[in-house]
Amino acid sequence: DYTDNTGSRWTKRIISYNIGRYTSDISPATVDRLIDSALNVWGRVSPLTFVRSFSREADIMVDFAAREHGDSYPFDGPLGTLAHAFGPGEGIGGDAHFDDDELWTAGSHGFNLYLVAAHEFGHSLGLGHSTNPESLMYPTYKRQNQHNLLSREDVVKINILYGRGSLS
Ligand SMILES: CC(C)C[C@H](CC(=O)NO)C(=O)N[C@H]1Cc2cn(c3ccccc23)CCCCCCNC1=O
Ligand SMILES: [Zn+2]
Repeated sequence: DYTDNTGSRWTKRIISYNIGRYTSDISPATVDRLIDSALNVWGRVSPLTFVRSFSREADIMVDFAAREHGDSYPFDGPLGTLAHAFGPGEGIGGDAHFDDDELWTAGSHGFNLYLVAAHEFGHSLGLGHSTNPESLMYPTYKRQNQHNLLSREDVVKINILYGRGSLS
């Protein structure tokens, strides 16, 4: 789920991100790598570039948290909702939260952080959910190959918001 700041988009091409609280399931270095890779799923098909910032004022704040965690959308414990993100905007806009009551993984045991983060960052950039099960923005988790996550629909939608990238 996500708050649908309908029609919102970033009005800049360089988007900053920061990682606040980590999960204990995966090493911080691996979390950093997976988050960077998940952002670049979108960076490759748009003019956007993502830069790591160590400020709390970064556009996209990434946090792992459980249950009540300071926004109006408390997580629900193991399973259920895995993560949520907010559409572009100041403050909590763009932020992505991952439920730390889930088992997060870089592989296939548990929920794959790269796949979930790529979905959440779609919201952080202004995309809503898709009814097409092939789309990365489909609202239920599906283990899929880590190459070529984006459906044609996902690429069209991000290009409507930001124009095309070197690979789209
Ligand atoms: C797309 C994903 C990365 C993020 C979405 C949330 C989202 O859209 N974030 O932006 C998510 O977590 N979807 C649930 C949807 C869901 C599936 N079930 C549920 C049972 C209860 C509550 C929710 C669910 C059935 C049981 C499986 C539960 C574990 C997997 N959960 C899901 O797939
Ligand atoms: Zn979603």
